[in-house]
Amino acid sequence: MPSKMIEMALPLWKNLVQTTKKRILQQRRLSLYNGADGYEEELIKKKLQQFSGGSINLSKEDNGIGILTLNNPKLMNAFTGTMMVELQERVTELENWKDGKGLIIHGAGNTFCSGSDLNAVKEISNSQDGMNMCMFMQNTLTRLMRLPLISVALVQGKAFGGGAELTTACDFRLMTPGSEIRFVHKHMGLVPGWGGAARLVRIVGSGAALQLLAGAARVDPERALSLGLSEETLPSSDQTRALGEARAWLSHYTEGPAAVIRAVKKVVTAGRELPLEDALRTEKDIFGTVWGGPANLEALVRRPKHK
Ligand SMILES: CC[C@@H](C(=O)O)C(=O)SCCNC(=O)CCNC(=O)[C@H](O)C(C)(C)COP(=O)(O)OP(=O)(O)OC[C@H]1O[C@@H](n2cnc3c(N)ncnc32)[C@H](O)[C@@H]1OP(=O)(O)O
Repeated sequence: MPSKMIEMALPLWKNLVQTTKKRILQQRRLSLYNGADGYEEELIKKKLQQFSGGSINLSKEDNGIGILTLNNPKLMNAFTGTMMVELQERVTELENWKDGKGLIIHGAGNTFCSGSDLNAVKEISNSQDGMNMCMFMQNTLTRLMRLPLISVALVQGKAFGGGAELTTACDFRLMTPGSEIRFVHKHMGLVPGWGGAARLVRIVGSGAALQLLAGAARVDPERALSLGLSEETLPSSDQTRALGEARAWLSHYTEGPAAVIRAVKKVVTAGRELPLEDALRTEKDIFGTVWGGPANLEALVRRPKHK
């Protein structure tokens, strides 16, 4: 390659290496487990790739709302191995979507998700694979929960097992008439392993969580509302209409500049996860990103009355 071209390409190459390094570091920071925990990511990814079927699809809309579709309707949207890997890839994509403000997770075929694909689970029922799969999914769902996007699980049909766990990694749950959330793990001789128990306790309290897990209880929209597990029961059970209603519900919270909405989610994430002093410091840093920013300056000129 002529030296002039090398001279031109070098900064671009350095920039790419730096961006990739930054991205990997960010993913590690947002994840829970790494090699020090005995977690073998490449090993479990290779294993999961052997159990294929279905897909996880993401569409990013101009209004800053992403729609993540669990797509394996033949198996009630059960998670095959490749879907677990694809979920991780989609979360990475969302981490890099700087214009994003909200996210709706729903299932294809008018049902949410029936958990792990039991055909795959049978093949990885040994302890090493089980622990690696558990850490893989906890890392992915923790990163999902920490996205600077306001997230909603739109529960149509059934959210069972790992599907019920996934709903708890969202900020909010909306249910359609006739739908059901059910932590069936006890009947599978299991407890949640994707972080669903820890998150459920924080959403509904330890007593209610114990009842739902120990009773493998059916949670219909009415009970979910009274427990605070669901925000609202949508009027429609039709797939397309329900998605429209979920979009409208979410848009009340995502209206406004992305920088501000994302900052709101970040301060709440800090408050939810960190000890008070650390949360306060984080809040100060995030405040600094919006103070004197375009939305703030424009509001100072406009001087709105909040009647
Ligand atoms: C760590 C594991 C744990 C976790 O991740 O936390 C889990 O998630 S374990 C999985 C927990 N889920 C289940 O045990 C669900 C089992 N399935 C059912 O209870 C029922 O299928 C249903 C979800 C209540 C739906 O019932 P119904 O509406 O009557 O439909 P079908 O039963 O006919 O289902 C259609 C089709 O889908 C297959 N299916 C459903 N769920 C799974 C699944 N999780 N894995 C694999 N396959 C699943 C079901 O077997 C049917 O297929 P066919 O038998 O070929 O018709």
